[in-house]
Amino acid sequence: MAEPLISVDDFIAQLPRWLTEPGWRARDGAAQSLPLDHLLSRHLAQDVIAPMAVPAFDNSAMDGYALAAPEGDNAQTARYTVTQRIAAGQTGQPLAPGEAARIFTGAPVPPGSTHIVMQEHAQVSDGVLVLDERPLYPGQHIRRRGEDLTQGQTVLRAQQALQAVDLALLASLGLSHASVRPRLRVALLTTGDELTEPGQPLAHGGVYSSTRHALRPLLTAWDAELVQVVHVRDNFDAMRQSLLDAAACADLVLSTGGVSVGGEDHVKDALEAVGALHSWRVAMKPGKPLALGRISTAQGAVPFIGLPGNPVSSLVTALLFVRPALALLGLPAAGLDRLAHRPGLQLWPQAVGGVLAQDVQGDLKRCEFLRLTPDADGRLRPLSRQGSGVLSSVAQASHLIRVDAGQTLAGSSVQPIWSLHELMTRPLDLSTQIAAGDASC
Ligand SMILES: Nc1nc2c(c(=O)[nH]1)N[C@H]1C(S)=C(S)[C@@H](COP(=O)(O)OP(=O)(O)OC[C@H]3O[C@@H](n4cnc5c(N)ncnc54)[C@H](O)[C@@H]3O)O[C@H]1N2
Ligand code: MOO
Repeated sequence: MAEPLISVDDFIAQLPRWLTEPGWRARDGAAQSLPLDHLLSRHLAQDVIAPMAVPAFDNSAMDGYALAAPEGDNAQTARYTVTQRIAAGQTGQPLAPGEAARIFTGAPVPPGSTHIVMQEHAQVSDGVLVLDERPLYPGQHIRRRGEDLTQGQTVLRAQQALQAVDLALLASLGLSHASVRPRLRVALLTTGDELTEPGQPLAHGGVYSSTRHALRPLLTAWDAELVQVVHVRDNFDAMRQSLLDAAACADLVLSTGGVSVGGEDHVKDALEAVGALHSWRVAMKPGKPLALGRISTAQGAVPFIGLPGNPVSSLVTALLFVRPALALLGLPAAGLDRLAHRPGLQLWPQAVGGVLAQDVQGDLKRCEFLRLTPDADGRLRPLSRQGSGVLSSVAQASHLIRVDAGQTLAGSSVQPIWSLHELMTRPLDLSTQIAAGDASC
């Protein structure tokens, strides 16, 4: 008789405690200061506070003329004499009422300026500005000091993973470096005597080893480093020794395959021999034989996640569970301890709303995670082949949807969906939840 299945919600709710059970070995390593070009996907070790205002000075949003409208006069009909020319990077002289400056986009607005007029809406005749009849509004086309960022504001939060635009934001503040936490070290064990490396001839019954080539870039995108990849023979002793070796050099050990019930599936037994197995049957499709446990070492316990062998199952379970596991394990130990016991901690990905093109029916027994693709009108439909060996269904999909056991989601309804691009390119961001609960994490 098979052991009972645990629900996906129970599995993810238990994840923080399983990963950090008493005696676990927290990752070590100090925060490091890295230059901008090495910061993508890295997690900030501390808040970034703006050292200056951006923009640093009032400046012109247009090529044109800065006016100093005389008080009480109609700004549009007043007479202006052009007295100076200010290019970006230059500093002009104060304008007296009735004066104007030729000015270019980004140039500092001279003191006394009340309006900027686009050059398309003005002409200069004998040094005097002739404006067209367009009404003027005070402060038009003037970009104010600090309208983007004010000095002293928190711009980026500790434990936030840096995206491309964040690097530009840091640069806009004149910051060439930021302090980030160390990368988590991950070891990956692949199993399956049938697996063959790409580039090698394929014997009958052989299968090309594919999953790890997706896992490496995924781990990098999630701010982890794959420090060891080992292919392990389908043999209990080999698996047992490989688990110990992996735990010696990694903060998290992953494996693919060998977690089901077949006679050649040794991962669970080997794990129990060197540590503990907390769970290995989850009521989800794909991904039912998903194992979670620990490997005991003299320095403490190292968390272990055994991904099912079918490539779609490996990748979907990695997106849903390895991603949050890395987000948690990367936190400083004290903060993680507090977060792990916080009720309501949200580890599912952030959903957006998507309109379904048709009714979507789930599996009767397991919670299903279906791959969706958009129709020409932007409505989403499940790809027709959802088998856990159909890797192309992940490559072709834009979104993932959760359908609970026995549930039918109506066509045309708006449903929460997850962007595969987001899942694959960004770490799970816990910074907001950390900031909401405890600023010192
Ligand atoms: N009697 C039962 N059989 C199976 C059950 C079950 O409940 N009872 N569960 C099925 C489900 S669901 C899954 S998922 C698979 C997962 O089993 P394993 O994790 O033990 O995976 P393997 O048997 O080692 O491999 C499955 C499949 O995937 C291929 N594979 C494995 N690794 C890779 C890789 N790195 N790259 C590409 N392909 C890989 C492997 O060749 C197999 O074809 O078990 C079902 N069976
Ligand atoms: O869980 Mo398996 O991943 O359904 O094929």
